Amino acid sequence: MAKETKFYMETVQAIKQRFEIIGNDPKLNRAIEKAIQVAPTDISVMVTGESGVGKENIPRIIHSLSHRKHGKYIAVNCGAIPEGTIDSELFGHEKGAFTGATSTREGYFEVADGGTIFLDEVGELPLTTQVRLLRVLENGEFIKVGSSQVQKTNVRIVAATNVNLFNAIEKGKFREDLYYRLTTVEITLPPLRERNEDIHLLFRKFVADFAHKYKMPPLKLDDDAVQLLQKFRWNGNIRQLRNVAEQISVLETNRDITLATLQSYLPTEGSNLPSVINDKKKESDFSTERDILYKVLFDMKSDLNDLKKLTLELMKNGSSKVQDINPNLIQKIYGSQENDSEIDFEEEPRTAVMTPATREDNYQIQDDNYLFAETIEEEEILRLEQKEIEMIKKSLEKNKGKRKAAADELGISERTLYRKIKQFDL
Ligand SMILES: Nc1ncnc2c1ncn2[C@@H]1O[C@H](COP(=O)(O)OP(=O)(O)OP(=O)(O)O)[C@@H](O)[C@H]1O
Repeated sequence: MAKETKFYMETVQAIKQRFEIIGNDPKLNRAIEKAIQVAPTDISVMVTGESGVGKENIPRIIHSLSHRKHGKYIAVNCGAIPEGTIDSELFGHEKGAFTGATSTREGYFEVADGGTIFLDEVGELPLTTQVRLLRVLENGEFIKVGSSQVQKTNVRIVAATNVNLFNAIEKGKFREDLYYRLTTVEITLPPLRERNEDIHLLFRKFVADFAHKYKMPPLKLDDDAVQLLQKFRWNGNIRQLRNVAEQISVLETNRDITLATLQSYLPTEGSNLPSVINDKKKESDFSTERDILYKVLFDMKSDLNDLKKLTLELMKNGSSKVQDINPNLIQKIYGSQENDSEIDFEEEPRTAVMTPATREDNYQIQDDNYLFAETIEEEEILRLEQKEIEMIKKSLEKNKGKRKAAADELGISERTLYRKIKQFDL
């Protein structure tokens, strides 16, 4: 082995230990090696790879091996920040820039001066934000929202995406000049199914961690189960593998795991299993009555959230303003009310109000009623949440992990779906 290569390999192993990165796959090692090589420079890096492959490790490595290591490292999930606030989050705002801007606020680019910002899911940035970002990349300049004063910052940007940004460029959703600015070097992480040797290694590490965490003896897979583990497609990559490891660790009392047991924890439909092709349910996964019911519940929950948002704004801004700034939301919730084009927000809500009984009255009974009502509500919420998780998983599987298609099918925005994936760790 050439001296230089040996040096890099030793460093790669040390970095893996330091960042608790499991695996020995050559493509993984090459990705880490590239991160080590670019770290001392200020070269812009784009990390690519499917969701859940561990892209976040790369910017952490780059930052900690760079001259910026004593500066701030900020990881920003561009897909998880609402469009309306992203400019202010990234670049800050002046007092009074918009309703609710009660004081001047520093954005991440100001806070991270001298450090590194990791822009995860960079393809989700709105076009207006992309223009601001391009300016920072070109000359380190930015302007706070609501200000006219140009400020300077010295931040290294590492970006990541799990979608093909060329498609977004073609559709006019991502600026080509920004893409090239962000991608001097591309570091690609392989999907788990291409890291055959690493799958069992990772699984063993996760079950050992969970055994420790839940104070249980570790699980052991028999040979057939190991084979299935390695053949499975793992569309959700390491995140999915870890979830499965956790579920089995918690739920299986018999710690010797057979093929059948493992299989019962893996989705059987869709694209995860290469050998099982299910033709029967191709048309629609939401065709059974039960699924339609869940879909209705899911829609109801989404409407409820919209209503909550409207009510909050109503309290803050008064009725006329709410109607002006939320025409789409109002249309979505109330539909086209032809005879009733103006919705009277001042009207008393027609909801039943539970009046608390006086203490002299049947205090105990009333109190129990409240408790009962609260318990039911909590259970309902949990059950609904479980259904929501099921539906999201199902839709993602059906659409081969494509969030846009899954969001369309579920009738929610891609941004909401993204947040739910993070919230439920799917
Ligand atoms: N090599 C590894 N060894 C151990 N754990 C890992 C490894 N790579 C990733 N993980 C774990 O897998 C999970 C998913 O990783 P991460 O969030 O970095 O994925 P990602 O590629 O950024 O996904 P997304 O595109 O959805 O943001 C994390 O909990 C991370 O700690």
